Amino acid sequence: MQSGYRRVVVKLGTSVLTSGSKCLDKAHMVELARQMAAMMKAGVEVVLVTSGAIAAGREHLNYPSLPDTMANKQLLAAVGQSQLILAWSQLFSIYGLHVGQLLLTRADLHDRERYLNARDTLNALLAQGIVPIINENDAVATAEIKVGDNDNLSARAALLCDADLLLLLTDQKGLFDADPRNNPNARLIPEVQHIDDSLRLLAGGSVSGLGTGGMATKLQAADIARRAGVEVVIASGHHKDVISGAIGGEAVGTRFLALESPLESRKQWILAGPKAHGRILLDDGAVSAVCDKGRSLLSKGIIAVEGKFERGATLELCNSSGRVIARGMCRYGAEALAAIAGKHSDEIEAILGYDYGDAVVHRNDMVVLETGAI
Ligand SMILES: Nc1ncnc2c1ncn2[C@@H]1O[C@H](COP(=O)(O)OP(=O)(O)O)[C@@H](O)[C@H]1O
Ligand SMILES: N[C@@H](CCC(=O)OP(=O)(O)O)C(=O)O
Repeated sequence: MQSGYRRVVVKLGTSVLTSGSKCLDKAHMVELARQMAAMMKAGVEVVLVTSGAIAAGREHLNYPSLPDTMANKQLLAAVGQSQLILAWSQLFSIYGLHVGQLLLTRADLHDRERYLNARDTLNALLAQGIVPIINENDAVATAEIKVGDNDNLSARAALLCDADLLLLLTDQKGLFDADPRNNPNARLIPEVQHIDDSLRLLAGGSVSGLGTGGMATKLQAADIARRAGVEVVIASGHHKDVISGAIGGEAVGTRFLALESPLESRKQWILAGPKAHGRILLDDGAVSAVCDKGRSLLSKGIIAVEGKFERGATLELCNSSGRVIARGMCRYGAEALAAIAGKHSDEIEAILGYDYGDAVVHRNDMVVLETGAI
């Protein structure tokens, strides 16, 4: 196998694990475990992000008719996760491999110390040749602390463990120019160099009722990963030898090229770790200063402040039409920011009675997502 990849995150969607049915397809899971074990034998480190807990819970409890509440989903995940990890543990043991389970929520990624802790655990498992298996901790994660879908979770896992390839396996051959389920003429897009709004429009949600997020969340995941220098491939989990093919650089599915100058580690965390607690709308001058001139954000360029947040919170910075153009940590809380919005930096102290500096969001605390974003 020809591969420049050292460390790969493989994400398996519910659609792959169930092969479109209502139960785990163990015969296919063993084939996927075989492929991952072969890669590990060839010297590539593999981290598995697996969905399927809720599906496995339903199967194990013999498809109970439960009201569709959050508590019942958590019940299914609690039952199903143990079945899922048991299945993976048995399947990898066929190839002489141990597995280690990490159940994460956004809170684990939000807090920088917990983030680094999770990273240490991942590295320790990989150093011992143990397969780290990650899923969201659905049994305890409420909407507030959830990443929400395993595509986004796998991108964060790829950043966490400094992977060089993220392989998103699903029930389609890759990203098409329309959802192939509704459009028989849809064509596969073999390579993506830039992710922009026109591409986002092509990527729809999940219509099968099995997966969460569809192609839309896969595109979000691809965007996060490639900004951190991670290549991404979206491909079919049922394509023959798909894992070795993608790792070997073969043209399977849709390949997203990584950005040439990836973000440094702290900025990767700003991008993917904390949940945004608010939004600020910027005027055109501020958008151009932030996006094109590499400047910090000053209070003068703020048109509006949305949300309740404390000083130090991560915010979405939007242009005047509401499109997110950057993410950054704000040096002022929501109330203070609303009071100084549109005002000159010299006036901050007189208005607030204190001054944390001219830069409301400092350049070093900001990740710019677009250039020419007015
Ligand atoms: N442009 C597109 N190209 C391919 N698939 C798409 C597109 N837009 C929406 N989809 C849908 O995304 C689905 C895959 O996502 P999802 O159901 O969440 O699966 P998984 O469980 O693998 O995450 C496909 O079955 C397809 O219907
Ligand atoms: N954490 C959930 C899966 C969430 C999810 O994103 O599912 P999918 O879109 O099938 O990858 C579970 O284990 O059932």
